[in-house]
Amino acid sequence: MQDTLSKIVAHKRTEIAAAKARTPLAELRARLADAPPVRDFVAGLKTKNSVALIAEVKKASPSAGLIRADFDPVAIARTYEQGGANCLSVLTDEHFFQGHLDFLVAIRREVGIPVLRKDFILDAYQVLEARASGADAVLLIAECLPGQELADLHAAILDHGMTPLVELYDAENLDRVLALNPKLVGVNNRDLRTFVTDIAHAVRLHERVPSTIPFVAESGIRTAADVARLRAAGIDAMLVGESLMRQPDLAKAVGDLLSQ
Ligand SMILES: O=P(O)(O)OC[C@@H](O)[C@@H](O)c1c[nH]c2ccccc12
Repeated sequence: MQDTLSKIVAHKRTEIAAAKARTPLAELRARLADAPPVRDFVAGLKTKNSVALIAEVKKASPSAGLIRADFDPVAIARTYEQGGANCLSVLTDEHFFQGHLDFLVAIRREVGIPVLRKDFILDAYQVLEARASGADAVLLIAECLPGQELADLHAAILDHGMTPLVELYDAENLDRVLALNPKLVGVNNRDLRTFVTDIAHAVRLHERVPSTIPFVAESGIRTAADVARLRAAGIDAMLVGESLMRQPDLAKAVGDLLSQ
């Protein structure tokens, strides 16, 4: 049976082809001039909070289904910012996560903190889309980008002045990721093939990442006790979506998580 990640990637390739047909590259390039200037995502992580928070705007996911029915992306983003989040992550995948690039555009306009485009990036066209939509950072998933593709997209993101967040799950991808001399590394606690999350996964791999590289623990982080564990391990930042989005009182949820 085909695993979820390969299914998402296959679907994404059809979406990219459709987007290119709808908005030719030259047209997309022309839109770059109107994009807001890039904010420094890594600098955003260095202020406040013992473990910096990248708060994720996420309506649904393949593992959880619908997470939050009452979903106003801009209101959620504002609440995250007011609650003390360092940076935001916005899901832009429509088919599997019920996200949208328009959410990114609207949020980036309405908040003062840096914003990451969270999607399955396979093509430099999507990097341009991200910048044209106001993204300050772009996620790259090592498991989706074999061989030279990872390095090429990493360079494309840097060329546009944005920060690549290079994510891996498989330990075997670590050397390939570190060879990029990355500005920001993330370890996903969720195996995108099985959906199982385990915070110990990021804690273990963190030990193999030089302390000069800011490190983000991603997924499955729910409680202040989880945050204390990350802090004790010396982890710089966390990416949290589902556990926040499930709380009716978002401002309180952010405060509770950051009370550590
Ligand atoms: O909702 P969670 O378990 O707090 O996880 C957030 C984030 O880490 C997760 O959405 C994520 C991490 N890497 C991804 C890659 C694609 C889609 C989603 C993700």
